[in-house]
Amino acid sequence: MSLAETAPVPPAAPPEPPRLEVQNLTRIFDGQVVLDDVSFSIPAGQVTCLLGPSGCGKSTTLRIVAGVDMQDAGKIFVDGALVCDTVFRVPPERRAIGLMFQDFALFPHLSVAENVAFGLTGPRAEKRARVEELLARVRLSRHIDSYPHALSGGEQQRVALARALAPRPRILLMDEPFSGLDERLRDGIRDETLALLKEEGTAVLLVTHEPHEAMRMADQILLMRAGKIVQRGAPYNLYNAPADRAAAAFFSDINVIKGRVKGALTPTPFGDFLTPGHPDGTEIDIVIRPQHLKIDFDRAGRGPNPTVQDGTPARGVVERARFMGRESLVEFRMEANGEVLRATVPNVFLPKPGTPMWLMIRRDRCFVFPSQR
Ligand SMILES: Nc1ncnc2c1ncn2[C@@H]1O[C@H](COP(=O)(O)OP(=O)(O)OP(=O)(O)O)[C@@H](O)[C@H]1O
Repeated sequence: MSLAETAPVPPAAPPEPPRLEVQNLTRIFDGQVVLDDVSFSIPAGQVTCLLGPSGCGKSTTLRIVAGVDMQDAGKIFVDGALVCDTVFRVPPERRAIGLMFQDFALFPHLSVAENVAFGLTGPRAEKRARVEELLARVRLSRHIDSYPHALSGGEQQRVALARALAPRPRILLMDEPFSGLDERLRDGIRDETLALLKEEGTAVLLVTHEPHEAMRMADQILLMRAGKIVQRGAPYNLYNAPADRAAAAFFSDINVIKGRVKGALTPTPFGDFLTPGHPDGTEIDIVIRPQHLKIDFDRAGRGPNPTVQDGTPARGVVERARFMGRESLVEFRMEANGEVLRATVPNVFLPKPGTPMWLMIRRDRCFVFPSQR
């Protein structure tokens, strides 16, 4: 008998519970349901963005997790341990949760070092070492004795981040943490912040209404609408497989080509689309982003040949063309139905209004949904 056959197999380590788990959270204000059965979890070291329009319930979710508001139903666990349901409640200061808000909320009468040390306990030397480590990490060592009013917005943001991370929270909650910053600084600060969050291994729940921010920061996006999570997943998946027309429109400009199902097909100016599973007469929205329209020239009334990838070309007339910096945006009025479609083209492409051109849509980049009114 070989050794391999007799050696005991070590028991598999039990799976680590998520850092944060939210189960079936519901919140009702004045008889109105503002959070409706919201569930999600965040593993250590991952950033989850709650993304959605104003009033959809993002901040309410954050406040309940922080412990400053209470749910009407649902449970919250940190590292597998219950921190609150509708009867039991660990107070906010004992949840090992850090907070960072839009206005940074630095204490104006405390120095940078005192701000960062604010939530720290333990021996003085240890506290000082942690403050120095974090300030070095956010490149603010030379401001250790400055006061917040002497710092720029970006520097204040970095102090706030250092302060929130100083006590090594299990979870960091961030509510629109970049919205107070100059637009030109934001991407750089987002990247620096993300690098530090990853180094610290904190689980992060970040609230934002900006899709660009969520795409840049998130491992997981929770797309919210009217108190519900309508879609969840990695940024790539949400962008490339939106759950519905509104989800597609949240991430970028879209074109909508309308049609009506007839025998499992939906005829459009760009040829027939396969739309099985919808009864005859169902109104269909074919959604396509402006960068996935192709443009070709008109040759005495003729356009390019149809292809499998791009379907049938349809003719339109240029209404307007604008240079946008990295790309040009061209608006066409389609001959077949008078609808306007927008196409983006890299670099400078500014055809004159009234020019007839042919459009094709990349079939593999179309999303087909039943019409939303
Ligand atoms: N304390 C409260 N009392 C009554 N209604 C509230 C309260 N807090 C929030 N609401 C309502 O709950 C809904 C969700 O609010 P919430 O602040 O969570 O939205 P949000 O998605 O964070 O929006 P924003 O991006 O504008 O901050 C809104 O309709 C809001 O008016």
